[in-house]
Amino acid sequence: MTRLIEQAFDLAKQRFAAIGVDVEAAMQQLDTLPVSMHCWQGDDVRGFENPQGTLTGGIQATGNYPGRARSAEELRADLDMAMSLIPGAKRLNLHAIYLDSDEPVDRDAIKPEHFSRWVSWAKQHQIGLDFNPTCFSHPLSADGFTLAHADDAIRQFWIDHCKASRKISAYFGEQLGTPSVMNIWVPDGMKDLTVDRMAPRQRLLAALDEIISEKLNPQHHIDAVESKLFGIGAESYTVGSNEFYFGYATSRQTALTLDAGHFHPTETISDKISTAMLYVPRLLLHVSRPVRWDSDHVVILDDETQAIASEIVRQQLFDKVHIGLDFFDASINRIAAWVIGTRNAKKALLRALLEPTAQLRQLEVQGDFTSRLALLEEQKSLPWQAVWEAWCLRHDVPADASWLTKVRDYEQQILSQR
Ligand SMILES: C[C@H](O)[C@H](O)[C@@H](O)C(=O)CO
Ligand SMILES: [Mn+2]
Repeated sequence: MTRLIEQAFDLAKQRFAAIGVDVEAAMQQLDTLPVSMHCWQGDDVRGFENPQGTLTGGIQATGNYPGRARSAEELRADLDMAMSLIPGAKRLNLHAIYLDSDEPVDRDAIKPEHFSRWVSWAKQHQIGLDFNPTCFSHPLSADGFTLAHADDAIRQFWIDHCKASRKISAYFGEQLGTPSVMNIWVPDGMKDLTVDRMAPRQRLLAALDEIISEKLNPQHHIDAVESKLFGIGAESYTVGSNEFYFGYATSRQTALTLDAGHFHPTETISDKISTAMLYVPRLLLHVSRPVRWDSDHVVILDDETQAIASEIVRQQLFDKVHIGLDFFDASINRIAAWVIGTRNAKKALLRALLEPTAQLRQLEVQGDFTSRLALLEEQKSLPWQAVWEAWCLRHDVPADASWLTKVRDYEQQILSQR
C-alpha cells in the first residue's frame, strides 16, 4: 500500500508540475494551516456543567447514537482517537460549559483554573485552544435573551460571563503560546412579529462594548463575533444579525465569524470572505453544512467547502482567517463525524493549494472565460488524491478509509461500554 501511494504520488507530482504547481510547496503550506476542531461534536453540545439539561438557544443535535462522552476525560480520550486519524495541524475549540471542575461553578464565576486540565492536555499535544462563552442552556437564557436582555441584572450576568470567558481565553493564549480566538454568539431573538427591533440591538451593542473594554494582549486573545439569520423559536427576529455584527466588527476591528449555516440557503459564506476582509482584520470560519437550515450536518467535500478553501488560498489569507468547524450530529458515530468533517476541510485546502491560480487569474484578466472554465474543470480530475494520501502517510495517519476500522474498534472497546 505504502509503495503504491508513493508511486502514485511521484506521478501526481509530475502531473501537477506540468501545470506549474509545486506539490511540495503546497504540502508545506497545508502543514501551517490548523483546523480548530469543536469539542461539542463529542457529546451533542451538552457540556459538563449540567449534562442532563436541555440544549436551548434555538440549536438542536438530533439523533441518539450510543457512546457520547459523559465527562471531560471521556471527551479527551475521544478527541485523542479522532485526532490520531486526522493529518496535519489541529486546534481545539472549547465552549465554557466544558469546564473541568470538581465543584459546580456558575457561568459568571468561571476561572482559568476550571480549564487547567484542558491546558495540560493541549500542552501534551502541542496544540492551541480556542474558546466560546456559552450563552444558552441556562435558566437565565430561558426566555431567549442574554446580552440584549431588557432586565439589567440578567444582562449583567451574561456580560460578566463573557468577561470571565475572555480571561480564560487569554490564559489559553498565554499558556500555549498561540492566541485563542474567542467567539461570542448569543441566541437572542423573537419567535414572532417584533415591534421594537432597535432597543435590543442598542443593548447588545452596549453590552459588547463593555465586554471588550478591557484591553487584552492580542498575542494571547482575539475577539470574534458571530451573526445568525434565525434560530428555532427565534424565527422572526435575531438581534445579532449579519448587518449588526458586520457593523460591530468593522467599527471595533474585532474578528468577524462567518458560519456556513447562518445565512439564507442561497447565500454562501465563500462569497462574503472577500468583502469582509476589506473591513475587518480577521475572520473566524465555522465550516459547517446546512441542510435546509442551520442543521449542522457533518462537513462533506462539497462545492461550498471547496469554495471557502479556495477563497482562503486564492487571496492568501493564511494569517487572517482562522478555520474552525461547527457541526454536531448525534445520529452517527461522533468520532467518525469529527474525522470525516476535519479531513474534508483539509482535503478542500489541499485541492485549493494545488490549483494553478496565477494562470487562471491571468486568463480572467485577459477575458478568456472559456479557457478559465475549461481549466477549472480539468483540474478537478487531476490526481490530488495521490497527494492527499502521501500527505497522510507523512503525518502517520491512515491514507484511506481504513481509519474507520480504528474507529469501529474504539467503538467496540470503549464507546459501547458507556
Ligand atoms: C454550539 C453553537 O452551535 C455554536 O457555538 C455557535 O457558533 C452557533 O453556530 C450557533 O448556531
Ligand atoms: Mn457557529
